[in-house]
Amino acid sequence: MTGVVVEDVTKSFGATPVLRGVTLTAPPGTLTAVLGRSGCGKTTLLRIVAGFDHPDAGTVALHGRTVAGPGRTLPPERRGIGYLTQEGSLFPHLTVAANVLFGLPRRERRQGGARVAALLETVDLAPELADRHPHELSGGQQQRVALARALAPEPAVILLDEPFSSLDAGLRADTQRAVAKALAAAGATALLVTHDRAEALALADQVAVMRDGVIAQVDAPGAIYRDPVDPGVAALVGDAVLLDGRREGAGRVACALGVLPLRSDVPDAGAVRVLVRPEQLVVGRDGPGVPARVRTREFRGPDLTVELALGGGVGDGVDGVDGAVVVAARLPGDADVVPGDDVTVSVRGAVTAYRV
Ligand SMILES: Nc1ncnc2c1ncn2[C@@H]1O[C@H](COP(=O)(O)OP(=O)(O)OP(=O)(O)O)[C@@H](O)[C@H]1O
Repeated sequence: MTGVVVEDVTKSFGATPVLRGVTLTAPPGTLTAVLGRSGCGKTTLLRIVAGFDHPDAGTVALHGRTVAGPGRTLPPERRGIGYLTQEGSLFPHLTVAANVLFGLPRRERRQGGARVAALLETVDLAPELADRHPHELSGGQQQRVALARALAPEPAVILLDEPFSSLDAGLRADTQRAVAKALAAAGATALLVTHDRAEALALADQVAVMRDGVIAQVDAPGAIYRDPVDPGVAALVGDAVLLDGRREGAGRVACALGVLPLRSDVPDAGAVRVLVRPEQLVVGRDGPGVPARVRTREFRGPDLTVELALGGGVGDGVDGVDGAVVVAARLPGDADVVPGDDVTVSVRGAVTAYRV
């Protein structure tokens, strides 16, 4: 098997287990985002793939070659990897060109001018930046230089540890696009560690959700958003409305939002947890669905988020919150609703239920 293959890797620091049996395959030439909350073990996994840390058990293979496993450890410099950190870690005293040149194998450095120019173009940096020093660049430009340097030796595998997290929102989107394009052009197998779900969903070919030192689910971005394996993964990959419910006949579930169709049926036994995405909620004045009262409104430009108190207490003169189930809905930015409005809420499309 080519690509990056991690099998049953465990790692503890002292008595604290950090990786509890991580298994993950990143197909060749694709970008896999490892998404998880802070402290779940993402960086540790990346460092083990790179060879900066060693697994207690399990194996790592890069393009068919075992680089870590029982009785076998290949040092980082012989693994054919590039590593890009949050800070990029450029040499401050070297120009952009010299920084990138440093990434080339020693024997190619003397004749490296054309290659440096090509690498800068790959990461979407203007040629005139070649003579600047890192402090004369924006954070996003610095990250692109660092990526150009990491790509210089043409690594088969590139490891990216939160490379965009220190960039402000405007720079981040541009830099993400440039990096994704450069990685695709390089054809490297990439592992991107991030806690930013929007970044993971936008950039990756597959998203691996990591939780408590294990991979909870690996899937294409659309699939993992639509069909998360459990409510925890659902909430990690997107905003989630999670409600208590029970099955109500074949393929249907009853909850505070009414009786709703299921994407796939659940066994007819006991309570379930119902997942609805905020964009599935349709808010009207006298439409179908259940009554609700608008509790809060948060304007975000193209859209806005409202908190709705469902059912109980609505219309009885109190503020509709006590004892009511509260859900968040996403509406178009020009939606004409304000706190205190009485509305109706229905659900567009089918929902997912999990047995509890
Ligand atoms: N060298 C080390 N010695 C002891 N504990 C460590 C070491 N490296 C990491 N840890 C611990 O292992 C856990 C996982 O750390 P890791 O950096 O892998 O998480 P992460 O998911 O990358 O988090 P973040 O997004 O905050 O970087 C943390 O509790 C951390 O404190």
